[in-house]
Amino acid sequence: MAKLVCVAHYEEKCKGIISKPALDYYRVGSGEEETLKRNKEAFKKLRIRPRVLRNVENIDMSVNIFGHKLEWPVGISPSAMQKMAHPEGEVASARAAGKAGSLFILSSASTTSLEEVAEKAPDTYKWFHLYIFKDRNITENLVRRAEKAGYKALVLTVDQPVFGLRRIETFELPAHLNLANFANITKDGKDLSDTSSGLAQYTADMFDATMTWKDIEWFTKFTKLPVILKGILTKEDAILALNHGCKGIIVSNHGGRQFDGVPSSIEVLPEIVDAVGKEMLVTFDSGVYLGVDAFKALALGAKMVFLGRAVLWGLGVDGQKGVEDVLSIIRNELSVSMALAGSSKIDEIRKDMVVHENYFSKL
Ligand SMILES: Cc1cc2nc3c(=O)[nH]c(=O)nc-3n(C[C@H](O)[C@H](O)[C@H](O)COP(=O)(O)O)c2cc1C
Ligand SMILES: CCCCCCC(=O)C(=O)O
Repeated sequence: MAKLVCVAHYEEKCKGIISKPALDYYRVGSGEEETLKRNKEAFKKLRIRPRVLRNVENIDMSVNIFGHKLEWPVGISPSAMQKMAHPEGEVASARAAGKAGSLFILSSASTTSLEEVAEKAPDTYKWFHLYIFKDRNITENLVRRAEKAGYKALVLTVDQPVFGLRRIETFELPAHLNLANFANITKDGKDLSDTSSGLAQYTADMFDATMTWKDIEWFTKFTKLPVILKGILTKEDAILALNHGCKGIIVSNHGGRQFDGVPSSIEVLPEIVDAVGKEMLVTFDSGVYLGVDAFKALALGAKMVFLGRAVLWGLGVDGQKGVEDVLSIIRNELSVSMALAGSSKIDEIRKDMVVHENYFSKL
């Protein structure tokens, strides 16, 4: 393949570079992968109604998130175990996000510790993601470490009380890698950085499937950092998140990796924005592989849009440089989309610029 000019080219190239187990783990969706496919298809069903003659010579994509100015509203979702894609793993992705004036969310299931990422990517605006573990001491310890290391918000994933059913061979991290945030932490004699029991078993052993909204209340009171719930797909739960002290949500179906059969994230975004968009930060992920996808999500009310696999493909192809390239491609695509739609600022991307294909079915 000659020049790589879109995320799909990075995915294709990545297939020949990273190991098959890593590729399978990164790519897979749950079950029949209907939701995984739907995430992309639903974007294709949306049409843009562009406006012309609006002076789009200078495109300003900057946004303000919790008082922090970002150059543009596209960031990186938490993805586990990035050293399987490249030896520099999460540090490479975090540095690339910083260089691009963007936001990086570190997965607690990372192959680099949260302290090392903070130290090696000090200028990047970073949030930390985690789960509520059965043993609350583990959660509390991670929160305090993230606060101390300078992460600016906590992303609590709530769509994974159990691990989604994914049809891949048993997955194992290569022997030289581990879940670095849990190095030297043991529970009942078990090394928590060791995933050799398999991810589904690890989740069953560690994650608290009894969690309810009461635990969210506990969690939001336990930290001064803003809490963002990741994995919200209904307006009812968005309202509950707001009423339980959360400052934001990520409308997400986990990239189709958890519950096959749920809608695409973009289908549910409008009802959620209508319900809580004025009161809390509504952000979005799942299925974003093009700048025009980000444009559509912004038009439908998301304040930030996050990339999952797109970044992993860039990381696998060329480490930090590969992630920088992927971000730069999406940024350029978003900028051109804005110009062609007649919006020179983010708040000029309006809801009536995006309609479902059925809008035109009267023809
Ligand atoms: C390899 C991989 C690992 C992931 N690890 C996590 C994780 O640790 N925590 C989490 O909340 N979501 C995780 N996700 C989900 C992403 O944060 C994100 O929701 C999803 O990838 C978005 O969909 P997309 O890949 O189509 O952009 C992971 C996704 C992938 C592909
Ligand atoms: C080792 C703990 C589980 C990591 C889960 C990562 C994830 O969310 C995924 O989709 O895979």
